[in-house]
Amino acid sequence: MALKCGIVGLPNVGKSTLFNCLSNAKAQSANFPFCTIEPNIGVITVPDDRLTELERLVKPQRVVPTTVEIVDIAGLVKGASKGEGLGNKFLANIRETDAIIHVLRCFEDDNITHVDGSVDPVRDKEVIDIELQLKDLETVEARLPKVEKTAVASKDPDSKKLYEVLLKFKEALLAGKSARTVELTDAEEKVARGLFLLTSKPVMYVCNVDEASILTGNKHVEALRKAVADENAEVLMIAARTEAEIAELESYEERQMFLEDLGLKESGVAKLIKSAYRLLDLQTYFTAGEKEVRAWTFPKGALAPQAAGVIHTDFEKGFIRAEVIKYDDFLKYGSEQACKEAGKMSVEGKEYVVCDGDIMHFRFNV
Ligand SMILES: Nc1ncnc2c1ncn2[C@@H]1O[C@H](COP(=O)(O)OP(=O)(O)OP(=O)(O)O)[C@@H](O)[C@H]1O
Ligand SMILES: [Mg+2]
Repeated sequence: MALKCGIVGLPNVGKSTLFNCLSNAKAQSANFPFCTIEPNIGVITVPDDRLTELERLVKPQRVVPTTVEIVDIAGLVKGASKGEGLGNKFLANIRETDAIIHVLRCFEDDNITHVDGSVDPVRDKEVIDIELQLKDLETVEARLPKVEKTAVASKDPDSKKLYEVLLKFKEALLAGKSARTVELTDAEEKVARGLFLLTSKPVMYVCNVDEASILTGNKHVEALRKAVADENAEVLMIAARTEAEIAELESYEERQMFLEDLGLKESGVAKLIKSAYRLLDLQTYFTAGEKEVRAWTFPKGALAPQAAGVIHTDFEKGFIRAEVIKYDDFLKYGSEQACKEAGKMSVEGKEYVVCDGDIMHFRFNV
């Protein structure tokens, strides 16, 4: 289950710089618009303090964190939906992602070109939103006539549902709203997913600020927060250039010291990855053996067999039962054996809803 987050925004706002903070792969970043053309792809590990604790207790041969894929996409400009800039290709890159990290320039720097001549993240956000909405409108309008026909002619309930969903999206998009603002029932949600609309992907906003604003924020961040207040989306603040410098440092201690000097406990990047995880409704369970302590990503609410399937499809198909220890119990008693003796290991069946932090052991046959 490789999850993909796409970094999206206007040209020259710091997308590649952010990407470089996130991944160790170096993307070309420079002070000119359209520096990035081919998307840069990086696999980043999800920081999780619980893994460190489990490692301390179990002393395994290796530790494997879970990962998220990050794609640094080229800058979008006005007219992208009509092929302006490098339009359609970028939009195709966005379509392949599971979530969008929308980077907004919130730093003043006369030496860094802004494609629209001034720093204004609220305007910039609208430019991007409109392009994505126009593209979605095109998708919706292309589908409507055919779906309408089958919905009327065959009385097929599925195409009728799809038809209704398309109409709802069309109305919202024409009103300048993103598809994600449309309220859908679970059944409608299901058919909507098949449309792969750009503006239905979950989004978070990253305000790229200068080093001086890293703790306090600035007027640009405030303006943006106000503008997106009703979206219920996360707004993060990151000084991308500074963090990119931190990411260059070799040792963990050095990086930690640099952060502390700035007054930060945690890097913006670590915060960002955690938010991305939340945004995608993902949780983590662990397997903890002497060979390997490992974190696994599963969709929130998954039943035990589905969660087992993340490791291997055979685990799901041949699922018999799961032995579960709660993370806090593991920490308290110190080992699987001790948990067992204390009666803290439960045996669960196919209906068990896996919880974040569970330490799992699956029994299955093939
Ligand atoms: N917080 C910041 N403060 C000051 N300068 C910054 C900041 N973040 C990035 N920059 C600078 O802005 C310039 C553009 O950054 P970057 O190449 O990351 O933009 P981009 O969004 O990837 O652009 P493109 O769309 O052209 O690929 C670089 O010179 C970078 O060093
Ligand atoms: Mg770039």
